[in-house]
This record gives sequence, C-alpha cells and structure tokens, in this order.
Amino acid sequence: MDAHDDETGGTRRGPRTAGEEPPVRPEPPLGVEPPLGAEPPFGSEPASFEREVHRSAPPAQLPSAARLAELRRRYGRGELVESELPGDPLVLFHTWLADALAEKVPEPNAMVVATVGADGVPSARTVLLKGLDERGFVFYTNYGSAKAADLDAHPKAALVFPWHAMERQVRVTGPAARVSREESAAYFASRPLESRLGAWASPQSQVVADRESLDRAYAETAERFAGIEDVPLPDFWGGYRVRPEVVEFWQGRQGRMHDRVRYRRTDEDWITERLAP
Ligand SMILES: Cc1cc2nc3c(=O)[nH]c(=O)nc-3n(C[C@H](O)[C@H](O)[C@H](O)COP(=O)(O)O)c2cc1C
Ligand SMILES: Cc1ncc(COP(=O)(O)O)c(CN)c1O
Repeated sequence: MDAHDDETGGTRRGPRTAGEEPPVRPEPPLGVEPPLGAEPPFGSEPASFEREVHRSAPPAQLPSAARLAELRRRYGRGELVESELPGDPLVLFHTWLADALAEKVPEPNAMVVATVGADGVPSARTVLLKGLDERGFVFYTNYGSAKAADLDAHPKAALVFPWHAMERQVRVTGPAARVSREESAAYFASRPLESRLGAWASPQSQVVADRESLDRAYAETAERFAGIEDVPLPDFWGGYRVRPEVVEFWQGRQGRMHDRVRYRRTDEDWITERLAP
C-alpha cells in the first residue's frame, strides 16, 4: 500500500509532474555520524563513534557556518487536504505513525517532550512513546528526574514528533498526569532485564561523580537482584500520560508554503483549523 494513500486519513502523494525540480538536492556528507541501530550490551566496548568523536582530532569535514546556512531541503512529498481529514486527530496520528514505521524511520516513536520548570524555564528532551489510546500519549521515566519535577510544578507538556524523513511533524499539547501503578508495573515488566536494572541503578538527572560510580551502581543492582527474574517496579519510576488538547499536523510543501492543520478539543468534539506555514 502507498504509505500516503488518499484513503489513509487526509494525506496525499502524487507523482511529480515532468519539469518540476527534484524534491531533495543531494547533500554531501557532513563528517562523522553516530551509528544508529541496536544498543550494544551493557558494559561492552564503546562504539566506534565514541572513540572517533571524543578521543581523536575533530573530523576534517565539520560544516562551516557558511555550509550550515546552505543546508536546506525542498519538501513536496505530500499534502494535507481538509475535506479528507478524519474527525479525530488520533486517527490521522495512527496513519502517520504507521507511515513512519513502514518507511523505517529510526525510532519512529521518539518524541520531544517540553516541560516548564517551577522557575518558568522551559526544558525539552526526547523520550519514547510507549502507549497511545483515546486517553493520550504515554511515556515512561524516573519520577525523581528533572522532567518529573517540572511536571509536578506545571502538569502540562508539549510533544513533538520530528519525522524529518517523512517531511512531517506532529505537535501535541495538553495536561500530563502519572499513569496508574498497575499500568507502569505492566510496562516495566515488559522491559528487558538490563533496562529494569538500569532504572533501579540510575538516579536520573542527578549529578554523579563519574562513569565508574554509575557502573558500580549498576553492578551492585545486578548483584542485589541476582537470580530474581521479576525485578519489581521501583516506586520512583513510571509513566506519564499527556491528554491531547491541541494536535497539529505539519506536512512540508514547496516554497515553504507548508500544510498545517490544527485540531482543538472542544467539550465533545474536535475543531480543525488551517494555520499559515
Ligand atoms: C531516542 C531517545 C529516547 C529516550 N527515551 C527516554 C524515555 O523514554 N524515558 C526517559 O526517561 N528518558 C529517555 N531518554 C533520555 C532523555 O532524553 C533524557 O536525557 C532523560 O530522560 C533526562 O531528562 P530530564 O533530566 O530532563 O528529566 C531518551 C533519549 C533519547 C535520545
Ligand atoms: C532512561 C530511559 N528510560 C526509559 C526509556 C524508555 O524506553 P524503554 O522502556 O524501551 O527502555 C528510555 C529509552 N531510551 C531511556 O533512555
């Protein structure tokens, strides 16, 4: 199936007509890129990226400021057509997530979560979307982390799904609340053992003395739970659910005249509006 099929929720992709410019100018390599893909087992040799980037001279091809200014892409893969949009933004979100999966976008469930601290300072970081239903978008984290302190002070979040390969972005805002302990426990139990141990071992967002102290904490945790299959959910770890109140879909178009459609929740329905790019 065409990932941008007309039937799949208000988006279109058509063949490019003759005479149009190609959508993407080939870009020369920009130097060392970190490897994507599987995480090496805990405690294994550092990836070559670490050796190259942190232990040797800078790569010869660092982009100059002038090169950065020239970096741009011409978008034109699809369109958002109001008359074809589903009434529920989660229907369109599911279609777009399925498209990103089908195109093998790396970490298609990665999203940036922005929060506001008690001091009013914003923070943003990437997390993984681990659950989605009509109640909202769920991610898991340490309840002692900086983001959790922010959400305690201001229980609202903004999410961004940066699907660059698809020339798409989705933004979500709404109130954030902790999920139930049962839900967190069920998710925690599904994680690989090494990640469950990592959750116990890491005082997320705290300053630590050095790498060795982290490695020691992990080894001590592994020892403490040795032979125990059901490493329990720490009481300082769990999920947050962001209830979507506003959901904006962005599809890149030519001339920077992109399509933006914003859904706003009303008492019983959603209002859709087109925004200028
Ligand atoms: C691709 C990616 C996925 C991540 N997923 C999570 C996640 O699901 N939960 C989490 O707590 N941290 C995750 N992190 C780490 C966070 O970005 C961040 O470093 C950490 O949560 C501490 O953030 P804080 O100090 O603002 O609370 C992820 C990082 C990346 C790059
Ligand atoms: C610290 C941390 N916690 C939680 C997660 C959530 O993902 P998973 O449960 O798959 O480890 C991640 C993902 N990178 C993470 O880095």
